[in-house]
Amino acid sequence: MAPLIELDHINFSRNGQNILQDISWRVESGQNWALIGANGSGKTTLLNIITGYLWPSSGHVRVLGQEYGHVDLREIRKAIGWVSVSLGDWFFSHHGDNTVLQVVASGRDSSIGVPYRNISDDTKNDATKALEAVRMADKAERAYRLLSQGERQRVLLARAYMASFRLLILDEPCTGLDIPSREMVLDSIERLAHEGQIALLYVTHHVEELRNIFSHGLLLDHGRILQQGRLDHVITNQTLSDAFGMPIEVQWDHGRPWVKVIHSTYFH
Ligand SMILES: Nc1ncnc2c1ncn2[C@@H]1O[C@H](COP(=O)(O)OP(=O)(O)OP(=O)(O)O)[C@@H](O)[C@H]1O
Repeated sequence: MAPLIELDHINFSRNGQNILQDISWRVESGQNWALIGANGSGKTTLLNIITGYLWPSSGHVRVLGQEYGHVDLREIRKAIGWVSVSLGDWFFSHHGDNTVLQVVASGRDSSIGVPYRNISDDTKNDATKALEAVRMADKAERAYRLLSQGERQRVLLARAYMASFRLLILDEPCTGLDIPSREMVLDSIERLAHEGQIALLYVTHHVEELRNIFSHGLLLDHGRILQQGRLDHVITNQTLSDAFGMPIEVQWDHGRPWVKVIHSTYFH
C-alpha cells in the first residue's frame, strides 16, 4: 500500500524567509505520528502543505498515493480530518445552537455544514455510538455552545469517528485544558486510535500529551527536521533541549514522556 504521506525535499519560503527547508518524510498506514516543535518551527505550514492549502516552493508532495499537481485536492481533503480548537470555535459561532448529536452527525458526509433535520436513524445510531466512545452520550441533546472547551474537543473527535477519514490531524487538541480535561481528551483519542482505521497525526509542543499510541515522531526546529523516527529516538534530552533552546530532561513512564526544565538560566 502506498504511504499515506510522502514528502520529498520540500522547501517553502515567503518574503525571502525560508519557513521549511528540505523536509523529506513518509507516513505509512498503521503508524501514528507526533509532529513536535517550538512555536514558529513550521508545524502549521507543514500541515497546510499536506492538505494542499499551501504550495511548496520546491519538492514533491504525495498524499494517499496521489501526487499533488495531478489530483483533485477536494477528493483528497475528504479523506483527511483536521480537529483543532479553531474548528471548535467555528462550530461554536456558526452552529452553537445545534445539539451535540447534530454536530456529530454532520461528520457523516465530512461536510462543514450541520444537517439541522432529517438525520437518518442509521446516522443517529452511529452518532450516539461515537458519543459513547468519547463519554459524551449523556450530553447528546445539549446545545453545542453550552459545552466546556474539553467537551467540545471530544465532540469534534466523535464527529471525526463518523467520517471515513484515512488520516486525522489532531492540531493541539489539548490547548487551554486543565489536567482532567486533557486526560479525557487523550482517552478519547486513544479509543479512536484503537477502534478506528485512521492514522493519527498529533501536533503539539507539549510532549507529555503523547501517550504510547504514538509510534513515531517528527521534530521540527526552525523549519528543518531535527529528528524523525521512533518516538523514543525523537524525544530525548538532547533533541528537546536543542529544539526548545533550553536544558530539558525527559522521563518516560509507561511509554509516555514527561519533561522537566533543568534550570532556569534561559531567561536571565
Ligand atoms: N505567509 C507567511 N509569510 C511570512 N511568514 C510566515 C507565513 N506563514 C508563516 N510564517 C512564519 O513561518 C514560521 C512558521 O510558522 P508556523 O505557523 O508554521 O509555525 P508553528 O510551528 O505552527 O507555530 P505555533 O506552534 O506557534 O503554531 C513562523 O516564523 C511564521 O511567522
